[in-house]
Amino acid sequence: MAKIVILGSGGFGLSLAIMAEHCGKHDVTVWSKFQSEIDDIRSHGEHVQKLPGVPVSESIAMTSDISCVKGCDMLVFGIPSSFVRDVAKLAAPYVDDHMVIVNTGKGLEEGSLKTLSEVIREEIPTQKMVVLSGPSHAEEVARCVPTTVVAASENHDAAEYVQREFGNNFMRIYLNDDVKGCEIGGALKNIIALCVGICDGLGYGDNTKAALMTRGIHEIARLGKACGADPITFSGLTGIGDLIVTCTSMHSRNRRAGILIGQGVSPEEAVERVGTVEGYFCCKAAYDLSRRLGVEMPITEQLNHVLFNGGDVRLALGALMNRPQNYEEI
Ligand SMILES: NC(=O)C1=CN([C@@H]2O[C@H](COP(=O)(O)OP(=O)(O)OC[C@H]3O[C@@H](n4cnc5c(N)ncnc54)[C@H](O)[C@@H]3O)[C@@H](O)[C@H]2O)C=CC1
Ligand SMILES: O=C(CO)COP(=O)(O)O
Repeated sequence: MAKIVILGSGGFGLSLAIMAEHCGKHDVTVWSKFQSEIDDIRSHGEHVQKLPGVPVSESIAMTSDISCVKGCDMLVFGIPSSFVRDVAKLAAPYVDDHMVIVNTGKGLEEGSLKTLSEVIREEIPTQKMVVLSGPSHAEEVARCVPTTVVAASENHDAAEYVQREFGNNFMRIYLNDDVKGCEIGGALKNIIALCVGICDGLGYGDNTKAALMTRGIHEIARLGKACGADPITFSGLTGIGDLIVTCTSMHSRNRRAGILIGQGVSPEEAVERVGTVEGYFCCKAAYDLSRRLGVEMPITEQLNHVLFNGGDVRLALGALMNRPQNYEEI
């Protein structure tokens, strides 16, 4: 039996807790910064806003006391990117060397432009960092819909530990040692999902979406390569796999926010209405990173213009369509 602490009682943190509980072999505790969120979950028996209709068993312990981290075997971050550093700081005093630390958040830190596992490692120096990522909507993980993800780590034993302890009939976990590639793929696919949503909102068709997805993964891979990732990683579950699930599903908050923007709602209001829209924050960070590294990312550049400079969505698409015609770079 592993003692697992999950930081974050939002959709993904809870879905992992429910799934770990189904394995029947773990002692699972979920931490939230907000006691009111825990009280709501307990009084309704479910998280009404994030995972309606999915029961949260009383056997999953819930607390707002961060000292719950002490003595666990596996510490899982299920925290939106903007708050990861603060939560890592809170948890750090209770972490010891034997713990495996897992990041499931998808984003880049604004300003530093670091991946989230890099942010966590700055606050919690560890040799046992694992990134768990891939096509895995919380709404389906929590309902035991068969799902495949990747445990990525430079530490093979730590990745294998996560594979063994979290893997079950519904969750198949592959290993990968390209941590950078897996994290960049997971973070940047949200940018493309926002763009696909915008096309849906504008009433454009499947051709446009296929174009965005295909050219989108290429520009993500280009940035990843410049950061030292293996370009082949972007053909895998954390790259094209997660891009597909996010761009094609109405579970995706990035896609749903994009639809609102395409229908004429301002980006700020769309994010306000939908909730956690990681692509909104990641777009700015990815654009800054592309400029710092001199990597061409036309889709990200146009979305950045729409989100932060009041750019018009139709003109942004026009700018993409009217770029100089060229060979297909793959
Ligand atoms: N929902 C999904 O299907 C998946 C989400 N992820 C990633 O997991 C991360 C978390 O996403 P979700 O659980 O979906 O978010 P969510 O929107 O469902 O929940 C957000 C949670 O963050 C916590 N929170 C809010 N403000 C905070 C603060 N200042 N300090 C600490 N905690 C705070 C709250 O407990 C809140 O419930 C994101 O990076 C997301 O991209 C990854 C895979 C799938
Ligand atoms: O990352 C996800 C699925 O793998 C969830 O996507 P959204 O954050 O767009 O809901």
